[in-house]
Amino acid sequence: MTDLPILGSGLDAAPIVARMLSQPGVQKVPSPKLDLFLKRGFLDADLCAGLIERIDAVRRPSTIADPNGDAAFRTSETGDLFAGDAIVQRVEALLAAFTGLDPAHGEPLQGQRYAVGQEFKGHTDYFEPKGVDYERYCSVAGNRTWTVMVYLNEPEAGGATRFKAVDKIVQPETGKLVAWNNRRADGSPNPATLHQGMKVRAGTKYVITKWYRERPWG
Ligand SMILES: O=C(O)CCC(=O)C(=O)O
Ligand SMILES: [Fe+2]
Repeated sequence: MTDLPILGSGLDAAPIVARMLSQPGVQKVPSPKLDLFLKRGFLDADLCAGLIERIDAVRRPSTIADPNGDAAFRTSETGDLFAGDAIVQRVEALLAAFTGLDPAHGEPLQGQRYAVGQEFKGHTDYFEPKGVDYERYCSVAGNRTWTVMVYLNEPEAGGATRFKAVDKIVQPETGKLVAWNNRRADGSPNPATLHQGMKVRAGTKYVITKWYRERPWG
């Protein structure tokens, strides 16, 4: 699978969608409003455990763009993963092969960790073009296009990802991938991508997140 060619930046969604649908076990969530894909067992348990270890080594409080006055909006921790790490490179190669998305357009891979009671309330991953932080976050690479996320473990309770606009709740499962296009067919940001990381009720939740941009990252 790792020999598959890169297909582009994702601005043209069609080849990316076709690549994902060509992979075994991929499920498209049926909705006219949103291109949302699931693949169970995308990463094996060893890779997931290695990533968790690396996230724990560097985690810090998560941040948000366009703060909205709610200090409890995103209460998780974030770990920036070192691009030179062999495990991180392996995961990057698997993501590129699976999606066809050009790694040059990807932000560095991040991990997120949620302890009991932590959450990320309803949001979209794209930056509001009229928001105060747009220039700061998007002047070089442009807005976010695709999001790819992988659950690294299964908390004992809670921690699902909810897509309210399409009435879909994705349960965390070790190695399960979730991917979606943050844009509509006309290229505008898609509000139907609204999603939340629901509160963890028991145990700890870990995910990795990979965001892609309109232009190369750097
Ligand atoms: O943890 C989740 O389920 C969602 C995470 C998320 O939406 C994000 O990091 O942007
Ligand atoms: Fe998100």
